[in-house]
Amino acid sequence: MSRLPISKRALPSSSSGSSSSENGQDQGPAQKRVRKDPETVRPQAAATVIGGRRAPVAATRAPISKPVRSAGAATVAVAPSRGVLKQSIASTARGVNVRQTAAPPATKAGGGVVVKRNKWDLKAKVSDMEDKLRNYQTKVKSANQENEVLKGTMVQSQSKVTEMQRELLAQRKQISEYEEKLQAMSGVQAELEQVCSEKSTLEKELSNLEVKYKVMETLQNSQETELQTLKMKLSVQESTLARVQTTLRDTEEEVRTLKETVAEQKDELHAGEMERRRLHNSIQELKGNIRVFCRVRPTVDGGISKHIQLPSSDDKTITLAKTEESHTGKTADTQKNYNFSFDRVFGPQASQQEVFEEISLLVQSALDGYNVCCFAYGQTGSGKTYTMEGDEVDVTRGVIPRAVQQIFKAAEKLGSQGWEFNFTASFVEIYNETLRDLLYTGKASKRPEHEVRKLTNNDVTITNLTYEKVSNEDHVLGLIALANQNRSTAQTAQNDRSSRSHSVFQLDIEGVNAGRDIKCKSTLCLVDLAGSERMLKSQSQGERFKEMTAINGSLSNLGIVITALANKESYVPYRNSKLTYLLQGCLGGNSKTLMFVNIAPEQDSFGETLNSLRFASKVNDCVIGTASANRK
Ligand SMILES: Nc1ncnc2c1ncn2[C@@H]1O[C@H](COP(=O)(O)OP(=O)(O)OP(=O)(O)O)[C@@H](O)[C@H]1O
Repeated sequence: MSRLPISKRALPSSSSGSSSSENGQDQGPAQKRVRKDPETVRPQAAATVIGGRRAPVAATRAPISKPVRSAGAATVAVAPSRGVLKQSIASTARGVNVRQTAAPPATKAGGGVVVKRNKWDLKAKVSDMEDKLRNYQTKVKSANQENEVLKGTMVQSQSKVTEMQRELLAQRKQISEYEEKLQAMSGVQAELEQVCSEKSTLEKELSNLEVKYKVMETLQNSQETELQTLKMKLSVQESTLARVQTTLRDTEEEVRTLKETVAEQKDELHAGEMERRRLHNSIQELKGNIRVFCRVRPTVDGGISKHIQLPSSDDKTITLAKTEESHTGKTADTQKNYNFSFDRVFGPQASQQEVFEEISLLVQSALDGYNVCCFAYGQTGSGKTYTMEGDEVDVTRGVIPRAVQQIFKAAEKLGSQGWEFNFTASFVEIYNETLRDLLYTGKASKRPEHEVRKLTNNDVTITNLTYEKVSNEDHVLGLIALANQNRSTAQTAQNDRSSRSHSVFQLDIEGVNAGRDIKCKSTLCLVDLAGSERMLKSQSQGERFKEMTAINGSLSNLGIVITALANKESYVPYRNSKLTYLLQGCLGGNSKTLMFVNIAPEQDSFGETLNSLRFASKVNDCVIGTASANRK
């Protein structure tokens, strides 16, 4: 609402009649005409004093312009409000006849008609003023109403604004929530992408798995079929198993019975073994604990010996025949026979196997716990070494390798009866009453010296000698080969040394039957004696004489010892020679002795053959006391 300036110029009064009467002299003709229709023109705007204060006048949209001076009469036009103006115009049209001849009322810019009042027409002016006032009041009222309406509108607007602010806040809040959600959604989107990629991977995997699954399904089907087959088989097997279990129970029962039987049989077997040993020993005793076998070597040319006669009906006697020429020539040649009988006589055709069969019984005695001594006596070249060792070929193998073979085989058999054996081998040479280790493998310069020592249990041992534990036949054969090598080395340095030395192979046997708490201990002694030939003292000198004396001494002492044993003399001169001292354990009461007397069939060996047979016969006549097994 604009404030309109109030013009200080006097406004035409609405009561023009009274005014003109008071101010007639100033009133012009035109003004008089105007007075007749004071209602026609009413000022549109007037200064209004409200509450002693000049209130703004509602002068509608246009301010009250300066009074427009018309050509004929002064007209004050106040711009009325539209409604007022209309009313004014209407009222004018109804009852007031405004003279058109009068100067036309000044037109305000707003189109209102300004009526110029005469100065004297105060009444009209008052009336105008009152009109104005009413107008203003109406306007004020309407403005107030409008104001009230506007206030109401403003309150509504303010509440709307508040509402909208609230809404705005709520929306901002919502926006912030949406933003947060959006932010969260962006994270979710990344996750979603990852999930999508994982999904695609998983889909691929799934596809692979599906393929695999199909394969597995096929496999499963085939396996199910197989399973069915197997189940059927299983059921068949189960029934078979049930049958077998029944059979097993029966068999177990049978086994238990058999075990009892086996145990009984083992006892019986053991008893039988003990009985066998006893009987075996009885037989050996009946045969004599010292036995002499005579063996005749074949002639070198394969011919027949003229002076050695072996009766075909008998394998225990031998006759040595000597034809003595007549010294005078007048009498016929006389033949002298020397008859000898031994436990067994082997002719030149006897094989190594045949010879060993007789000895094998004694070898068995060695395993049974008896000391066994087997030696070969005879002149050089009579076949002692051949008999004891033989050749390497199987058929010609001698007593030692065969005895070793038999012992290991028998030990293995006895193992099934609970026996466990330990074997120790040694090989010693006696030359010129000196002991030499044939199993020595060290330097020749460092060869130790040896002495025969008697142990507390009457056993004999040799100091510094190699006692080798052996577990099989081959091991022993290897040692025999080593001994031969050692002997041949010595022989190269000294011709025919082997003929002039005794070689003694000893196998110590220790058996244990833990189950029956039995132990046995024995020694198998196999001796290849030096050549027994005697040389005339005149023919032997120096070293040869020394050798001869040593050989003769030891062989003579062997005879003496055997005789002393046979005669049960209180003193047996074992210590007179290294040989008898060494063989002490194997000779005498607790041993079985076998002597081979080897003879050469040649004519020129007749004397030595006779001597050998006489020596052997002397031994054969001895009865060595009853042997007892070394059992604990
Ligand atoms: N029974 C036999 N059958 C075949 N050949 C034999 C027999 N006895 C001995 N010989 C042979 O006679 C030879 C002499 O035998 P051997 O060497 O065994 O005699 P030795 O008495 O041991 O002699 P030395 O005392 O010199 O050792 C050897 O060639 C041997 O092969």
